[in-house]
Amino acid sequence: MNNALHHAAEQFIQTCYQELGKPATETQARLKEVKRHIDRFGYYEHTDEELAHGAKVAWRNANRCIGRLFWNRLNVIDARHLQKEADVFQALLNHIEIGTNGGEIIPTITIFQPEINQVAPVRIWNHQLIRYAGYDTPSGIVGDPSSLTFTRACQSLGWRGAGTHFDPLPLVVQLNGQTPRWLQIPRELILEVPILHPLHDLFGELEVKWYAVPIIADMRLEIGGINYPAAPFNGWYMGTEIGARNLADEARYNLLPRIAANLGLDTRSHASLWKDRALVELNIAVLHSFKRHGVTIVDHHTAAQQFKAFEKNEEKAGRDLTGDWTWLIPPLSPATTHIFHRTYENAIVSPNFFYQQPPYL
Ligand code: HEM
Ligand SMILES: N/C(=N/c1cccc(CO[C@@H]2CCNC2)c1)c1cccs1
Repeated sequence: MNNALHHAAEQFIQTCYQELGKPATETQARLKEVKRHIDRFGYYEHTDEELAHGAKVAWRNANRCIGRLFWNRLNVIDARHLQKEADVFQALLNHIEIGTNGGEIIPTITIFQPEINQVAPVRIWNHQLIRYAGYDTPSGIVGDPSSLTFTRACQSLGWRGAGTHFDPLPLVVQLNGQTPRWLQIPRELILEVPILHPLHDLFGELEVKWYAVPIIADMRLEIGGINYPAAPFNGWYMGTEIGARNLADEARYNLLPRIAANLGLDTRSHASLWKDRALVELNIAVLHSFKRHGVTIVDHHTAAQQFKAFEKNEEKAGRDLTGDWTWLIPPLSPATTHIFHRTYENAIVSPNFFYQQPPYL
């Protein structure tokens, strides 16, 4: 165990200090200190600088992320010293406020204390800090079907939702494997965007909206062999995530048939491409609505161009680019982007973000 940690730590410190332009004497001194600490305690602590750079590099190494051009501008909040539930909740509310920034979204990560000897001191049960509940009712599913299991977990902890299609779920935090606690996010902290098409009525009497800021809360951040099981991070949305998946998938909000009907499309034959027409109009509505409400969003063409710039920067920096083509191509018109027409090596490089077992399953 310690040998693997020694090696991972050494790799990280070498790369980190070289990228930060530190003199070899400082790197050697730090390596010695880290080795000694691991030998004595079985782990080591990152400096503020190592933590911040490590988090940025984890983003840079996220193979499935099309938004990596801005990796070096990540806002890193160090919350490793927080021990009490109330402080952890406060830090999460603080993250929502800082990341939202009134709509001018600031990519931010809040890093809570690391796992020590396989014990996770802080676990966040949410997939995203802000997400809508899903309910199984006699007349079908209400809300987001993706949230069914987590919503049930929240209800078993005593939470009750209003029962609408768009009920923000509570924050659920678990300290040192104890009973998890939940907290409803104050409504004024949740920025939402009503989705409307600039020209057509797509939804009839159904009022459709989506939350402004995606904040992934259930991935593990690994830096130099140290694991951070609670490190929520946000960026801004790419429009297709909302328009081509969250509101479009049959297993999500499944709005394409309703849109096609409202547009008077012929849904009797696939060949009318009614699904494709409904999809394009829905994605136009998403981009238009976010822009109209001054909330940062990127269309998939611009995002692909930004990713191309990222590819060039990595080439210039002499780093091998890694990526997961299957996720990098957008779900709408993928072949209209350069990404579709080239390949990427899907090698896993550390620091990085990883899936972890949901604590409530
Ligand atoms: C700044 C704007 C950003 C945009 C537009 C963006 C866009 C995306 C998109 C579209 C995906 C695929 C998601 C899906 O298909 O469900 C993705 C994946 C991912 N992004 Fe980014 N991203 C951004 C910022 C960030 C930041 C700040 C981080 C972390 C610090 C990050 C880490 C990741 C990771 C780890 C994945 C893979 C998630 C998984 O495997 O489930 N991204 N990103
Ligand atoms: N735009 C984004 N999109 C995502 C980034 C990472 C993950 C996800 C959601 O992934 C889910 C799990 C598998 N597909 C949906 C969405 C960001 C979220 C946080 C920072 S940027």
